Amino acid sequence: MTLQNIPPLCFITEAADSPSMLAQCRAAARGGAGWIQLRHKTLPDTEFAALARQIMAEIAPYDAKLLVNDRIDVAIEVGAPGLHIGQGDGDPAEIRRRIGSGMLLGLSVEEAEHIQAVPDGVDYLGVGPIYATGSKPDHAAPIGVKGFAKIASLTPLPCLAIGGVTERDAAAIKRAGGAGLAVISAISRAPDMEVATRTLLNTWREA
Ligand SMILES: Cc1ncc(COP(=O)(O)OP(=O)(O)O)c(N)n1
Ligand SMILES: Cc1nc(C(=O)O)sc1CCOP(=O)(O)O
Ligand SMILES: [Mg+2]
Repeated sequence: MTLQNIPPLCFITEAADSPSMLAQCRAAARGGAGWIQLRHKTLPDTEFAALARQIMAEIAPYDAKLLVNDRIDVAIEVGAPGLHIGQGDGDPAEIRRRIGSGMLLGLSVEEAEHIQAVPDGVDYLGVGPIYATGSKPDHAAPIGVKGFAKIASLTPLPCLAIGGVTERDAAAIKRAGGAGLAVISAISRAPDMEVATRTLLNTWREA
């Protein structure tokens, strides 16, 4: 995976039973999301790892890749293509050493000051929240599209916009130098998750 071909849409699971996380991932992959991030804060590691393996098998035919959220050891154990960590999830340089060179590593950036501390070995940034969102109750202060543009201008790394983002934001985020969008509810809460994914992707491509 090179920086040039990081897909523009990352779907992140909503920790819900209905639709199940597996069904969410299947629909997002069918709709064309290139990255599917498995995020669940309380599932025991063994269950999380089993689900991660199941999702990897389900989404492989659609050419989608799994990112593991937070759990470094599980990402290594299941051989995930990628791992996403935040500001509070450990030292990214140390984590890069642990996961080796083959796994894509994403890091959250919430403010411009964080950019100075992004070490070599980070492949992309998740930048936000753009807006306040109920999907992450402990989110940082919203930065808006303007804050996103400022951060994107400070780094050569691809920046995915996250936090309350919908298809309405695609054009503005692209103009602001964004490489793509990362969403939960715009897909997980849609009446048809596959159609919502396809619409988001097409809107991004046409923006
Ligand atoms: C693509 C992407 N960007 C940002 C985040 C947020 O990560 P983090 O700050 O570690 O918060 P949690 O998701 O762990 O609650 C993300 N997951 N994905
Ligand atoms: C997981 C996550 N991280 C954020 C950040 O700002 O770092 S916002 C967020 C939740 C994104 O969900 P939705 O698309 O439903 O707003
Ligand atoms: Mg995290």
